Amino acid sequence: MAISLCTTLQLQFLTLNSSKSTLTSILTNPTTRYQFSTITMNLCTTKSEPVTTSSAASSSSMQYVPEQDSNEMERVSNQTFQRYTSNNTKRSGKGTSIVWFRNDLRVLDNEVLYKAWISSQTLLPVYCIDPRLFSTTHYFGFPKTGALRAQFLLECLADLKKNLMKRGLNLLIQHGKPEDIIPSLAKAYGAHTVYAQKETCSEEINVENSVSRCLQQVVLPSEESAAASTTSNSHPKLQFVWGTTMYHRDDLPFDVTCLPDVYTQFRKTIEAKCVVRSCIKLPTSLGPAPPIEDWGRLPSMEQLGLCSQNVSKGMKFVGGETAGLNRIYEYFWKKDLLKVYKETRNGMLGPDYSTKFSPWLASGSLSPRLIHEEVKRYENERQANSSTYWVLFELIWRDYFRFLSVKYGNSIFHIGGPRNIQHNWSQDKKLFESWRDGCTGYPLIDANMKELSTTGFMSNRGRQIVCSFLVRDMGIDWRMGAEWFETCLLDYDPCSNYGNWTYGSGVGNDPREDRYFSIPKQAQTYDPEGEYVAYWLPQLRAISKDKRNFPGNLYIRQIVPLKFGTTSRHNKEDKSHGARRGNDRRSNRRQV
Ligand SMILES: Cc1cc2nc3c(=O)[nH]c(=O)nc-3n(C[C@H](O)[C@H](O)[C@H](O)COP(=O)(O)OP(=O)(O)OC[C@H]3O[C@@H](n4cnc5c(N)ncnc54)[C@H](O)[C@@H]3O)c2cc1C
Ligand SMILES: Nc1ncnc2c1ncn2[C@@H]1O[C@H](COP(=O)(O)OP(=O)(O)OP(=O)(O)O)[C@@H](O)[C@H]1O
Repeated sequence: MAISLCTTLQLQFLTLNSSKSTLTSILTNPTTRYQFSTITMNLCTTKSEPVTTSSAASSSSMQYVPEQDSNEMERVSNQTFQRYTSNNTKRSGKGTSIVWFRNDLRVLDNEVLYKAWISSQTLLPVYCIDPRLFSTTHYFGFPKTGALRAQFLLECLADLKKNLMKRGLNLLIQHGKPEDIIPSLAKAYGAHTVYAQKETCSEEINVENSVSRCLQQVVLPSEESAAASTTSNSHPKLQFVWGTTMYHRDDLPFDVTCLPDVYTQFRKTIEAKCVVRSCIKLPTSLGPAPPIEDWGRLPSMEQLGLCSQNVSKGMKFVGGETAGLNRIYEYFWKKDLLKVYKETRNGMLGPDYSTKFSPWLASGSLSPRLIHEEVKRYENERQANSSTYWVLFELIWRDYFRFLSVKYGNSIFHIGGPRNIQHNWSQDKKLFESWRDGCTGYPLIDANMKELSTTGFMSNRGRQIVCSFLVRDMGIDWRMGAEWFETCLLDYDPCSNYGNWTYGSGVGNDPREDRYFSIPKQAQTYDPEGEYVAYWLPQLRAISKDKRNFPGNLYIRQIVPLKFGTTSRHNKEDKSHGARRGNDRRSNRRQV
């Protein structure tokens, strides 16, 4: 028996007291003045009795990722810390430096932390809870950070604090804008340098510029200036460190502004000409920290203006470096799944068809170089095959989108994308909301969208399918989809998110990529027994397996017809356009 459960999500949305055409013009022209109002929307999810099938993925109602208990998590993380720690490093600096933590919420292989430690005698680690992270998205006014990602972030911060304390430091948690907080801390503690990870998108760069400007107002006493070994200026320095990618930006064989526009060209060039750097190894003890009485507290969800959201179904990702390291251990070593990654990676149900590293990578709780080193260790100790390579292949996609954001700047967020493609997009609110809420009448779309709002995660396969459906079958402005993903995804990263959306919408930098995902074909290939859709839409479980993705009148009405083909699984066109597993992203066929 299925019980309907309505979770309410408070969304900032545009005032809808205007006619549809006014709304459309407001939305297309961000410079038009508009008012925000808070409306409450119901996202209807369905809570089922525990599902009883033989499939491990669907046999319990909620699965932790990683699944280890806290004792085992501690053991595994201590072991990994030992492996990536070195006590040979000598500290040579003077005075105090600050680590301004951003999307690098980890201790291991953190070059920012390393540089700050080595250049000082005392180190102050700080994280600023920036209210702008909890405002609204740029064009459509959705919450900038949804409740699930906010919860994940708080878990990351609690874990970072714990891991820093184990090493003789702590994490100062401050509420406010970095440009207000960092300079006043630099002044109060006489810090000669502030170290931070370099970001590449304009929102983050604007913050960097503001912090830099405000640090210029701080005058250091002469002692600290000497520690900074500066002769001319007596202001604290702001030192950025590159740290988000597997391949270091400085090692690219071309200037990033000349990045190849075709992924394969990029990948082949860097594979031939670059080497992934080894992880930075820090010593076990990083103290002392300055004497601070009140290290601050993590805010509650309510203080962030959000309602807590429990994950009752699907995957519950545990935030923090400890959990991220445990996921590597679980996926590579304990379950030995790395050797089959390439065959399973297009799955949709359960934790084990893919690595699930992305939420930790996006928050910086895991370093891609550490994953690289663990892949190499696995290849040495167990086996090397196309699957072990394929995880690195995917991480190169991640690097690629990061470097593209440097090359193309704000155009990755603009409607025409990097190529400035003109297209007549619709912003039909009813269609968009049916997609967002998982009520389109297409089980594969609805199941994926429900997974996203319930857990903050969706498989790569699902993301490509729902993106194609929104932009190609519904004709909706791709930025609405991208901003909704920005709200919901635990692994939200501006470069990967907007990069993939521009790709999927045909406005990306690679003109060869313009693909239509046929829903019947995708359902037949990736959910042939309807297990995935029946998990998220339990009312379909009563239907025979072959009809779950094609339920006809037994399910809600389809909100739009498909652009190509019918919903019949026996459709000829679908049969002739089979998707290749594994490397189909490289193909430029129009239908998959
Ligand atoms: C429309 C759309 C939006 C997306 N938005 C994001 C996003 O905001 N953040 C994000 O991290 N990924 C995004 N992706 C990429 C991809 O879907 C996720 O990285 C992947 O599903 C995460 O699951 P995993 O860690 O199990 O991946 P795996 O299959 O195990 O891959 C390993 C790692 O490779 C990287 N990777 C894999 N595929 C891609 C890709 N297409 N682009 C960039 N990196 C990739 C990720 O870091 C991932 O953790 C998006 C894809 C699409 C189609
Ligand atoms: N980290 C980020 N996450 C989401 N969106 C971002 C991020 N950084 C930048 N953006 C987007 O970048 C865009 C900047 O838009 P804005 O109108 O301020 O500048 P612009 O006029 O596009 O700048 P320019 O004309 O110089 O390219 C917005 O769409 C904003 O949402």
